[in-house]
Amino acid sequence: MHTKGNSCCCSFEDYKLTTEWLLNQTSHRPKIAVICGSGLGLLADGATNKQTFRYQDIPNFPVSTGAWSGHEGCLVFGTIEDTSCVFMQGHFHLYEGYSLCQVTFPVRIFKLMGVESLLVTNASGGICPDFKVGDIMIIKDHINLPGFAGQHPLCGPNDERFGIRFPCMSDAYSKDLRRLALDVGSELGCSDFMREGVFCMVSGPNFETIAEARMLLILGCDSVGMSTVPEVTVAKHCGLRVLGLSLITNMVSLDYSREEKVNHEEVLQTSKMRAEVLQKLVTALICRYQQQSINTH
Ligand SMILES: O=P(O)(O)O[C@H]1O[C@H](CO)[C@@H](O)[C@H]1O
Ligand SMILES: Nc1nc2[nH]cnc2c(=O)[nH]1
Repeated sequence: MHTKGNSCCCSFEDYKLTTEWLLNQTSHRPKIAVICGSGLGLLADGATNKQTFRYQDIPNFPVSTGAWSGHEGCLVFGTIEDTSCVFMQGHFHLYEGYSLCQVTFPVRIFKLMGVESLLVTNASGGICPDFKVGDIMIIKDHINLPGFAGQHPLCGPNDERFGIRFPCMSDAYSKDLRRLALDVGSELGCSDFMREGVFCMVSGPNFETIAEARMLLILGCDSVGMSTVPEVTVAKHCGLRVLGLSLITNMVSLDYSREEKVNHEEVLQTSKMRAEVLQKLVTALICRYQQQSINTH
């Protein structure tokens, strides 16, 4: 796998080879894929009958740059109730030096393996002044800032076997899955800290300047992070249903007089604090998804 300019140079055969390798190695046939955001690797803990593959052992899979901690850098297959799932413990970011083709590579593998829905989680900075650290924001929509500058995972020749040249993104996040997340959140007593909002992706790796944060607020962003949008774009392109949950790990400074400085340790600390709740939410969502067997996008 190699990359030319900002376009994908991964052939259909590359995707097929990885898919076939995985299908030969596991009897799991996942219907739901979960991307675990920073510090959220334990979302897979609710699954049973697990089978784990290290990214470096999977042909063509991007290999960790070492930016992750703990046991991340693994693809975990497992079952929640009767639903077969696959979890990505650790995901890839532009700021690590991966191309967008590499960042989104796993999503197309999931599609070819038969996955129907993608549940993506991340850590983000809160911009909406009503938000609090620890809130879980159901992503209603996104702003693809790197995409505006031509850093877009669908740039380059379009492979019609995955999707059309000009995909619609106005309904990238499934209304049904968003409603289900709200319902399940409320049943679990999470309503007080569950929100809905617009997520904005920036490339990172620096956190925002105050002027940038103020610009994002004016643009209508409720939270900002450095991942998710490429994966969701590629998922929508190939017809996967998407649910996005963004954990507000810190509040972004909008005020020059604010003394606190955001740092990655704070992000990981909040993820750790909320990981168990998120894991229960994700597990319950997957159980309910199966029961309701949602058929609409
Ligand atoms: O990996 P996710 O969950 O997106 O985490 C977010 O938090 C990290 C920065 O602290 C960045 O990786 C950013 O994208
Ligand atoms: N860009 C950005 N990404 C984050 N990920 C977690 N918190 C933040 C933040 O404040 N800004």
